[in-house]
Amino acid sequence: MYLDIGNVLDTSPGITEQTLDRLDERVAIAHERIAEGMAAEEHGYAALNLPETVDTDEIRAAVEPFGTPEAVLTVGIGGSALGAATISAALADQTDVEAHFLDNVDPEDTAELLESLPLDETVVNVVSRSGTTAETLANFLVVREAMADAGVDWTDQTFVTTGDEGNLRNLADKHDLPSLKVPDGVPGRFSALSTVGLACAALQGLNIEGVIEGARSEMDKLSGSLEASPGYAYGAVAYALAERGALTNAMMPYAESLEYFAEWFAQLWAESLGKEGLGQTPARALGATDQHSQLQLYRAGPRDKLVTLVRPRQREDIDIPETDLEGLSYLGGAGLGDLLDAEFEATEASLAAEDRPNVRIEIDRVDAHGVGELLYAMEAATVMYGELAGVSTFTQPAVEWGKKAARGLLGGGEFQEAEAVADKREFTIE
Ligand SMILES: O=P(O)(O)OC[C@H]1O[C@H](O)[C@H](O)[C@@H](O)[C@@H]1O
Repeated sequence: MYLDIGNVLDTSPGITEQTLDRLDERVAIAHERIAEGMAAEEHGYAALNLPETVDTDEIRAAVEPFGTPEAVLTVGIGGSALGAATISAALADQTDVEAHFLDNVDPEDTAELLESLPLDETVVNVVSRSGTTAETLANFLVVREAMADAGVDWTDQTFVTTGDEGNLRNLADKHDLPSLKVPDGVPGRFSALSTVGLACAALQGLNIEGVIEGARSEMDKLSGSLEASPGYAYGAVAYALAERGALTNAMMPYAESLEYFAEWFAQLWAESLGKEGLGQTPARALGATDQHSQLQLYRAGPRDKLVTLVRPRQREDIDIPETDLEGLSYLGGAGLGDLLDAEFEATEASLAAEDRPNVRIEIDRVDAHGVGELLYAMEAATVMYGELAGVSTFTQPAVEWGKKAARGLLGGGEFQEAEAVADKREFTIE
């Protein structure tokens, strides 16, 4: 992965080269702490070991009984869906096996999806680290019934990834379902490079080994200097900018196949760093589409943003046909990819011309290696940011609060959080 931070130097907000030197000293200290955590396989830090600890042969063997299905339906939410979705979307051009995701409990959407799927040719990939998440288990119960209604034996077509305990583990044991274990010490949002994120890709026959090789290449760059590690450098620079008022980070890939990557990043960044009044709000954008909607704000709105532009250096192109239409002849002879690249550089320059901080992230191609690099580097960035900010990167108490309140409301136990729902203040206008 290549990182270019030239456009955060002396912007507004921005950092100077002297700041970067001071930051480098702090990165060295933070790296020592991270390396210690990795060596001791501490909760959270253990995720950065995944390129070494994940067993791709084990994942391949576990999904082998399913052969080549027509489709894979992943049922999960948050970290149990977004990593898999990112990898599948990035590599979609390399498989005929469709990937679908049920990561919400919208009844209309679920009904539509289930009607459209060839259920007798679909593998259901149920993923929950805790094995207790209400949305995931409710969706699975609905899918299971739809399969039974379609005359399909769901136990033949269900694959489970979960922890050692919990409802989902009990279900897998009871029906002797093929399953994988979520590795210890790896929080959901950091699990893309584990069984959690890779099972779906393996069911699709995708190159999971390549993803891990890409991640490995970024792991090898972790060191005590931000100048050697794109992941650390990105985290450190984003942190320094947030300290100076860049409280939003607009993640803007210039590739449709990386749209899910921005979504995955949003969870990673928000849930890990949004603590104790600190954090940086991730915004999701897509180039070039959002140049025509959000860019106005990024260039001329409040000076409270970092824009992160992501692109592959090479991509398959489609020629734009020559035309004699007046004013459009300049397009002929170029490719759609050339146009997208020109838009990328124009956006970068337009932000820089207004002294708006922006960072360029590039990978060679959107392929297994490239997506592995991106996933790992952003995880390393998140951990580095968390160390510098002094927050507990690997917890999510605010999310747990809402989970308990919802469970309480549904009669799933006594939770004092649910009582707070009755305290809602109303000021209704119709
Ligand atoms: O994998 P699960 O245990 O089902 O959890 C799914 C998601 O649940 C919660 O919302 C957590 O805050 C997320 O970090 C997690 O990814």
